[in-house]
Amino acid sequence: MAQIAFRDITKRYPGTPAPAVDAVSFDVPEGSTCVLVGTSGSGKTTLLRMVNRLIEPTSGEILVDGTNVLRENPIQLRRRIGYVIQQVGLFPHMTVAENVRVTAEIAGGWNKQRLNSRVDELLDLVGLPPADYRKRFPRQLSGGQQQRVGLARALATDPAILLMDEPFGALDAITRARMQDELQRIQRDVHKTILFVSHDIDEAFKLGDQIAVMSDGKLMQIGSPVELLARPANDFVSQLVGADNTLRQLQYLPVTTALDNRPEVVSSAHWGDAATCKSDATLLDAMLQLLSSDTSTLTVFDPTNQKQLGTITLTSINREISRQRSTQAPINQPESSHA
Ligand SMILES: Nc1ncnc2c1ncn2[C@@H]1O[C@H](COP(=O)(O)OP(=O)(O)OP(=O)(O)O)[C@@H](O)[C@H]1O
Repeated sequence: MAQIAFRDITKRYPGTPAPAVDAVSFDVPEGSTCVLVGTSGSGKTTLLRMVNRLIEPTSGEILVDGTNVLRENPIQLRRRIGYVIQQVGLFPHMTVAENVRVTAEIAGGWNKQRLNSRVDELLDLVGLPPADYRKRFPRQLSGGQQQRVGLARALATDPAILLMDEPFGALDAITRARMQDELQRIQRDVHKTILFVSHDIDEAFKLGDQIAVMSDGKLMQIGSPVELLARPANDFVSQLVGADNTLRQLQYLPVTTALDNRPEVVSSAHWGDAATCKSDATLLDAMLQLLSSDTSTLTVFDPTNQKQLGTITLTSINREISRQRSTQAPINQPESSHA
């Protein structure tokens, strides 16, 4: 496990008027996923590639578990940091197993038999049954399958950190959603610290514990999806994350934002009869439950202590969505936004 900390990190490419990354500071807690989003050219890839020193910073520090990466040997550093990009870059003349194995070998310390079983474990982990896939060549795989091999390869040295630069950007929407699900499943097992660049806000919302919004090299805001939706720092963030997007609000805001705080309405003595909803449900979960049942009110309860928190209705959901909209600043069109 590892934590990544950016401290006033700046990158100025020679001959360019403005820094590509401008005094950026934030932390990625260990075992969490942070997704970098922003307009094209806002410095996301530059920031990511400074972590494994494919790009050297002009000033500032990047700390991995408290150690400045500039003090580390770049080759050793890259063994501890997995790197997945859109162009998977598999060796075309090597089989799937050989492609994964070359990286596993770098980690060292394993005999041939252990290496083979390690390759099989990794292929299983990324959803490619080894019996079917280990002998195939990259040209015999779909784009999504190649991306899975890329992920297996990045995990082969068991790095604490994964850097992922638009890894699913070239995949069709269905394969992309499937790969996101797979990454979530894998992350539940392996708990890597992941820094992920994406152009896709839905992907960022799905995968990110935190989302970092960049514009012109600067960090505009970092926060959880709900924080960005409910309290965007400025118009740019608001527009980029779609803070006025009703479906997204329903999908991510918790039911507790729209409670009618009247625990007396349903006394706990009648809990057995009342339709209930857990406090970690989203507004969308509650709305679907209300629409598909013949009740007009759900009692929201905290599953950890079984305490009743209040009630939720279609009216209270509607009121919260309207309130969110009215508290957001009017949205200006940033010039280069394409997200
Ligand atoms: N090697 C380089 N030399 C000079 N300028 C560069 C170099 N690499 C990137 N830049 C500039 O730095 C800025 C940030 O680029 P970067 O690739 O980090 O942005 P990005 O947010 O990842 O963009 P995209 O989303 O389009 O991939 C851009 O203005 C880009 O033109």
